[in-house]
Amino acid sequence: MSDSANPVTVTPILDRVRLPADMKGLSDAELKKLADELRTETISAVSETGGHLGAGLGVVELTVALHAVFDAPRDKIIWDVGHQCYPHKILTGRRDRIRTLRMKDGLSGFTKRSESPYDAFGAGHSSTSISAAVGFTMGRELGAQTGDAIAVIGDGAMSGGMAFEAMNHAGHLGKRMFVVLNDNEMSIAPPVGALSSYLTRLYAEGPVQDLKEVAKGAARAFLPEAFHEGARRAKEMLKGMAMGGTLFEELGFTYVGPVDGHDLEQLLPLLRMLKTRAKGPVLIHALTKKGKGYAHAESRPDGGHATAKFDVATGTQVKAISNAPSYTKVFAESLIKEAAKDEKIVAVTAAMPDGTGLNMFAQLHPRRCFDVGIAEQHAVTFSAGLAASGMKPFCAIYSTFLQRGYDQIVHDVAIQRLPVRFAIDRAGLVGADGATHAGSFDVGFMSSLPGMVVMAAADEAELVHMVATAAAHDSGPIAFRYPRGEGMGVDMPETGVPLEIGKGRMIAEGGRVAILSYGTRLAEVLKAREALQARGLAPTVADARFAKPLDTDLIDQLVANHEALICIEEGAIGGFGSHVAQYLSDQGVFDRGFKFRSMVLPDTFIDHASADDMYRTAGMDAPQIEAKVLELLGVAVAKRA
Ligand SMILES: Cc1ncc(C[n+]2csc(CCOP(=O)(O)OP(=O)(O)O)c2C)c(N)n1
Ligand SMILES: CC(=O)[C@@H](O)[C@H](O)COP(=O)(O)O
Ligand SMILES: [Mg+2]
Repeated sequence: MSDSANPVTVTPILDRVRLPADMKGLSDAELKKLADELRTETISAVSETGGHLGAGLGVVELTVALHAVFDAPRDKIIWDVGHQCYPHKILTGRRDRIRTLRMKDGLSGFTKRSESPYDAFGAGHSSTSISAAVGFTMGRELGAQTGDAIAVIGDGAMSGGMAFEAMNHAGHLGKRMFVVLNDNEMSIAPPVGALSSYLTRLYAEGPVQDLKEVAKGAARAFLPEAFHEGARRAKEMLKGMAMGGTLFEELGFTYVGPVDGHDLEQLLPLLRMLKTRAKGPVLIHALTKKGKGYAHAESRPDGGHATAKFDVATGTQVKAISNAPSYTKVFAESLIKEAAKDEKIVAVTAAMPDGTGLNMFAQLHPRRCFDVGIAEQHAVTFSAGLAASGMKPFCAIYSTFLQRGYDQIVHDVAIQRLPVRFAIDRAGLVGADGATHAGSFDVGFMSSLPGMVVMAAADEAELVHMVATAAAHDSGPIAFRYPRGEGMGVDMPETGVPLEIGKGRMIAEGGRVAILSYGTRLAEVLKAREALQARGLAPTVADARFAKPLDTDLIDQLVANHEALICIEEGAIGGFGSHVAQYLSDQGVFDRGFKFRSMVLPDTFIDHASADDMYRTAGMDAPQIEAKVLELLGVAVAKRA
């Protein structure tokens, strides 16, 4: 018995749970307490690391329920996008490292197979979880020693076409698997609308069949007027289901819900029952709230989707101050100026209005801005259709997410030579989001396409001119890339002036070596030049501006006047430097022993860290650029510490 002199200390349940197996003996009441402790720990951890907060808070109860009822890692719990996986990581042996989230050598901010056997499938890009779950399911059917596959997918991710491809296939196969639709009425963009929850209480106690019958015969459920087309389509489909609907059932799923995704008294019996009784594919529609349980997240329009480090008590974020505008802001403001001059300019985003800056454009031109949902393939071909109709579409998609729409770029844009303008944000290494979000390949995959004009801004002033160049370019597709984060603080032009297509620019004359930079590595190149200048070895520096068409006059000039040429770009092999090498080899330049180096990202996926750290790892910071020049000059280079 406790007394005031000897208060009984109650050990938090979370301290007794290192792995899901430790949850099996807990009572439902203890599981509820565990969920509360897990939420507190998630908030505390993210306050120290920054990262994705709202999504994880929205699935605390779901995470506890899934790990209490199913048997990971034999059962495969697959988190779509993976940004909501922090509670999952805490419960699967990584609580001790959760405060290294998204830091160099720390935990990934997404699920990652190499990090834990409990991370059944890697993520970062949206809408992949159901496909992976079907894969695991059929592996099991063919003898793999795995149990159930449970895909946890958000309502935003459900607007991705892959999700429907996967459900179509799953229903056809008819094998037992689970999809938990985590419906918090949010993508990243705030939606408009309200969701009835009266169905939730009605269904909670009934067995699945009754749930289904009630779903069939029950009255209607409001579903949110989603902010974007894709989610609206997914919501319409759900509405059909709640009305005793057809689409999920036509796809071969048993639809269960909506259930309260925060109520363990509903979730636990429901999941236990489904685990016991489900025969084929089952979709559980769970209603949750993004940012649940933390007022400073819940109250934000985006539900606290992403955050810097913050003070838990006040929710105040600790943000780095920069006097230079972000590239995203410069793009958006430049596009707004161009759109004011030309009403044919329209803008397209795939569920990233804030991330691309098109939220600013939409405020001024709501009818000329389209958010298609997490549907990059559709975004590209939709843009192609707009271009074919005579509009001037700016399709603004992060480099990494544009990978999702590559066949559409080739087949629907390039072959038809339609004047779609691709604004490729987050080009190059992006830092804490790591390898899944790196914009490493767009130079390669865009510049290999006939007729595609491919540009990279060296700084924010150049970006202004490239937006103007793209606006003026109507004879075919054109792309321009720029990195995540703030600009260099250079003087900004009043207005953008279209660049001459295929023309680069000299930056500084120098000695025996020339460096032809493409994109924002130019800043590091100039730092290296400064260090070399002190030794009387300053190289010539030029900014290529275009990877396609190449400025062959500039390249010829650099080759003629130097004994060596270095190309550098924030991208993988196969991009700008490869095109220059191809040109030089075709011209026979190498036949006479001319020295050439192309500095590109190494042939590996670089783990998350700060972008600067990642470029250091990639061998592309100023000291390593300096070393490359010295190597070509035959000057002994002191090994880096
Ligand atoms: C292919 C792709 N496009 C865009 C994104 C950017 N993105 C990350 S999370 C997110 C919204 C996801 O919404 P939802 O699935 O509902 O999850 P929630 O954050 O609401 O839990 C988006 C658009 C992505 N990760 N992958
Ligand atoms: C989870 C996800 O894919 C997005 O939230 C992404 O992390 C956004 O990246 P930025 O922070 O560069 O906008
Ligand atoms: Mg959502």
